[in-house]
Parts: sequence; C-alpha cells; structure tokens
Amino acid sequence: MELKVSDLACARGGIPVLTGVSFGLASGQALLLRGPNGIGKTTLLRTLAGLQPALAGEISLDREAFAYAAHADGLKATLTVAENLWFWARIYGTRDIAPALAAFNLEDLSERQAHNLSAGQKRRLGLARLLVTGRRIWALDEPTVSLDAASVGLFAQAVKAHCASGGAALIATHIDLGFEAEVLDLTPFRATADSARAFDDGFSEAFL
Ligand SMILES: Nc1ncnc2c1ncn2[C@@H]1O[C@H](COP(=O)(O)OP(=O)(O)OP(=O)(O)O)[C@@H](O)[C@H]1O
Repeated sequence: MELKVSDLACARGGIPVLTGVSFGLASGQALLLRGPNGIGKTTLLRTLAGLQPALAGEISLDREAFAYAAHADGLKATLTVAENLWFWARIYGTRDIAPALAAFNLEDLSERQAHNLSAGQKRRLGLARLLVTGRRIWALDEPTVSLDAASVGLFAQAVKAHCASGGAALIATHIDLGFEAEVLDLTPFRATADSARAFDDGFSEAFL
C-alpha cells in the first residue's frame, strides 16, 4: 500500500470539518474525492500535503511524498513557461522539462511569460509542474478548472501515465475526468457539532 490514512480529522479556520477519514491509496491508483461544496476536499488535500496539521489520526507517508496542485496556480508571472518549469525542476532536482512541456502541449508557448497566458494555459502550466516534481502522489484540487475538452484529455493521459509508472493520484473534482477511478465520498465524514466539541474539550484538557 502506497498511502494509508487512518481516522484522520482536519479543520479549517479552527473549525473541525472532517473526522474519522480512513482510506488507502495503492501505487498505480487514482482516487477521486467527491462531496458537496464545503465538505472538506481542499482541507483534506492540504492536510495530506502538510500545509496544515491534522487534528487527529495517522498519515502513513510524510509530506515529501505529495505534489499538491491547488486552485491558485502558483506561477511566477514574469518568468516564461520554460523558466517556470526550470524553476521547479531545479527545486526538485529534475533535469528535463521537455516531457512536461509535451504532456500539456506547451512547446509553442515555452517562451511566453506566465502572466500573458490564458486561464486554461496557466492551468496547463500549473499541471505540467507536477511532472517535474518527481513526487509519487499527486494531490490535485479541481485540476480541470478552465481546461477545454482537449486539455482535460491531456490531463487524463498524464494521470494515467503517472499511475502506470508507479505513482498515484488523489483528485478532488466535480466533473467526469473520462477515466476509470475509484471514488471516495467525504459526505459521511462531515464533522458534527458533537465531534467539534470533543476536539475543543481535548484541546482544552491538553493545554490546561
Ligand atoms: N480560510 C478559511 N477559514 C475558515 N474556514 C474556511 C477557510 N477556507 C475554507 N473554509 C471552510 O472550510 C470548509 C471546508 O472547505 P473546503 O474548501 O475544504 O471544501 P471543499 O469540499 O473543497 O469545497 P468546494 O467543493 O467548494 O471546493 C467550508 O465550510 C469552508 O467554508
């Protein structure tokens, strides 16, 4: 098993959002996170990627295993497409950006500054960054926002190739990505007022 999450609880803005989340993600597997707006998909991905602490529970892998791609593309506006990818490649110790450019059809845009890209092109660059991280688990938050149908197809191919080479992906999405994947519905794990109170009590007891 690549990743095992056990009895995880996480909060946003100090308020418990999810409790008792347990699932596994095997090497080669893509898992879709579903649930209504506000259920906590982003919160779960941020917790797994180490951007915020868990309230409780276990995550079998450390944050270094995850490449997180969020709503904000995190691009360097004045750098070109190629420079953006090289920036990340150097950080992650990757020596080639050509596969990333090709996977997201960015070759013809490689010399354009990021701030001059369209919304969908920016998103493609943000996703291409995943390929230069070399990280095993992609944690993706609504990765297809702004993408046209052809680009959703490129994204699906990239995820399939990543999984075929031993990686895995956890993807929060409301749309059909056009490939077979298991689904984890977070609705049953919504934190209740009682569970929120239990965390408050535990917090108070721990610090009194
Ligand atoms: N910065 C914040 N401070 C306080 N609460 C927040 C903050 N960001 C999000 N929340 C709240 O945390 C809860 C979980 O939000 P989250 O973004 O994880 O949900 P989501 O399932 O990803 O939603 P969506 O499908 O709309 O993207 C929501 O009730 C949201 O209003």
